Amino acid sequence: MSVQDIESKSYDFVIIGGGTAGLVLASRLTENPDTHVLVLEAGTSKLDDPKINIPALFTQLYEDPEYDWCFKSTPQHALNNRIIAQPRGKVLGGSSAINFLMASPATASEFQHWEELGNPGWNWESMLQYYRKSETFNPPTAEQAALYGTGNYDRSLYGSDGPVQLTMPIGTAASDAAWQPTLQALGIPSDKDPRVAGSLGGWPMLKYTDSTGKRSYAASAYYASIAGRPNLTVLTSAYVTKMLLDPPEKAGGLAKVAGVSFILDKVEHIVRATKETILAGGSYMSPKLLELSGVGSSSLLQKLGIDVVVDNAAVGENLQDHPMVPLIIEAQDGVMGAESFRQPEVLQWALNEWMSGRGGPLSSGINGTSFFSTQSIAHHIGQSPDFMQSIGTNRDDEHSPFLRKLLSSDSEADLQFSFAPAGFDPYKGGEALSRLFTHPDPGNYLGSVAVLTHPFSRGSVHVTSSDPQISPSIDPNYLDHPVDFELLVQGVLFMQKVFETKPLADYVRDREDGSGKKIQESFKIPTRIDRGIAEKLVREGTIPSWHPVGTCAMLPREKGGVVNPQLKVYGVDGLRVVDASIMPVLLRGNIASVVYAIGEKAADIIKEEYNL
Ligand SMILES: Cc1cc2nc3c(=O)[nH]c(=O)nc-3n(C[C@H](O)[C@H](O)[C@H](O)COP(=O)(O)OP(=O)(O)OC[C@H]3O[C@@H](n4cnc5c(N)ncnc54)[C@H](O)[C@@H]3O)c2cc1C
Repeated sequence: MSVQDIESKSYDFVIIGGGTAGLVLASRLTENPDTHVLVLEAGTSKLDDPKINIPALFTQLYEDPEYDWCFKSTPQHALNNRIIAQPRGKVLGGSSAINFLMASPATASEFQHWEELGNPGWNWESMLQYYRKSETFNPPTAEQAALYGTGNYDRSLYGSDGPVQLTMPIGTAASDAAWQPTLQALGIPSDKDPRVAGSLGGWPMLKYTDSTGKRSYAASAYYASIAGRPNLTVLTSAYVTKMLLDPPEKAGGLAKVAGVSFILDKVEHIVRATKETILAGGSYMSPKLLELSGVGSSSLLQKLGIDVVVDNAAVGENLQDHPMVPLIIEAQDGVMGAESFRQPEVLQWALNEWMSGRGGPLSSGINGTSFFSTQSIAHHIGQSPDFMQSIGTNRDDEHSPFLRKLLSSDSEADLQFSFAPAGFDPYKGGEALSRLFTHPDPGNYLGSVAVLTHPFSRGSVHVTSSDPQISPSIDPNYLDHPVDFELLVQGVLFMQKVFETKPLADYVRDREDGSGKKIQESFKIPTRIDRGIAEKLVREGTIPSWHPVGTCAMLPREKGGVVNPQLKVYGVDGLRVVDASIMPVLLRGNIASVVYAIGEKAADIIKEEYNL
């Protein structure tokens, strides 16, 4: 179909962004053959691309404009003014096509909090139903269970016939079986499923792969099998520049979407939705497109010469991400971590394993294997009155009671740790993510990251020009709040303790024999970490998990909301936002599953409203 045909045709729904949430919606809304949907996606379709499909090749996707929007943050004051790479997927499937494939979950109590913030229906019971609808949990094989244990995953909490595949990693490193007993030796139980409220412990990390080790993402899971539906049109390489909004005075009450403008092959086109336009551009581009269309802070828009249609200063605010600090340690010979695959013969063997459908080490990300653990660390350090007093000094709004509750509880996680037989170089990975995974020294490494699950700090993303081609200004404001900084310092000290505990300690190269020097040189730290060094490492080595949320928050308007619980944009008729940006408060874990569930729930909300 030509773009002229598309322009002249009528669509019930126009979805801006064929990413993680956008494709869920496209798939579910077109289940009704009478519903016509157009998806406008700036990237291209790469369903057969091995760099996307073979999980361990994901490191080649960053800083390449074929796959990545290649955004950068502003200098981050609490991270020694470092500028941090902000990759976002620019292909059909969006960021689910370029993410790290890890699927550690959020818990029931966190979703409950969304409802308490003024969002009826956004609770655990409802989200669990949509998690299950979106996913298939592939139970561990005997080989996987022997390596990691079964992790007490409770099958009743997971889907069995949804499009997105969840599979345990397939490990090869000699140290793989050591994670679970090491955590147990530290008194960390794993007797509950990680989705259960208050679950602390250690579990083998589920991955977004099918049972043959192929990446499972929005395009392969939700789009590939329905691409031929006559009522679905997906236009790739279509760069949306703004929504055309009729102002309230013209539209009679609320502003109204009159069309969507996009550029294809350097020519501008306009399409119209008869029912609704749905913005699914992700946490950076959805607020950007709202602002370019005149929905945002009037003072910012006026400064940039953009006509104000709806004055809402909350657009682009409330940005949250999961900051994390990596720690690596040199492993004994023969551990066979990710660095082994730099040897051509090892890589060839691993490629053969993958091509033959046996999975193998390339099928679980460069990490090969991984394990995660959630901890309540603040409970212990909360004994210091100074520290407790600092909590809430600059966060006295609707969210802080919940966050404070988490910090004072010993049954909710404030930190999450991921472990893998791989080296990282956070000093380079901050500037360019592709360099995070290329530790300069050959060798074998064991790596861990401490991830802050519920940051207090809030940042923002805003347009700096009325020109749609200019990237937004992204200021995540990482570790602005002292609690965030303190928790990560404690996380570094805890990771060191894990590496010193048996049986994992048996795989760590003796640090007294001089070979640990390599780490000392590249990380500019002595091999023994005290509090001062941990603080330095947090400032110099913290990177995000690339989980930005919250910039079009689902909250009551007077509490900083951009969308209501039906995900409709305040002040505009016929416009919703459906993507990660609507999350009011960040949850623990890796958030792609939450985005799939948001897409599923939004599809049902829309179907019900229009009786589809
Ligand atoms: C490097 C990285 C690692 C991650 N690791 C993990 C992980 O291991 N596990 C996990 O669960 N999550 C992970 N995530 C996060 C997760 O993948 C995202 O939160 C989720 O995919 C976001 O979904 P979304 O629908 O909000 O946005 P996206 O999936 O990013 O979709 C937005 C879509 O809109 C398109 N778009 C934007 N602007 C325009 C425009 N103007 N015109 C047309 N199209 C436009 C984009 O090209 C994109 O396709 C990671 C993310 C990144 C970037």
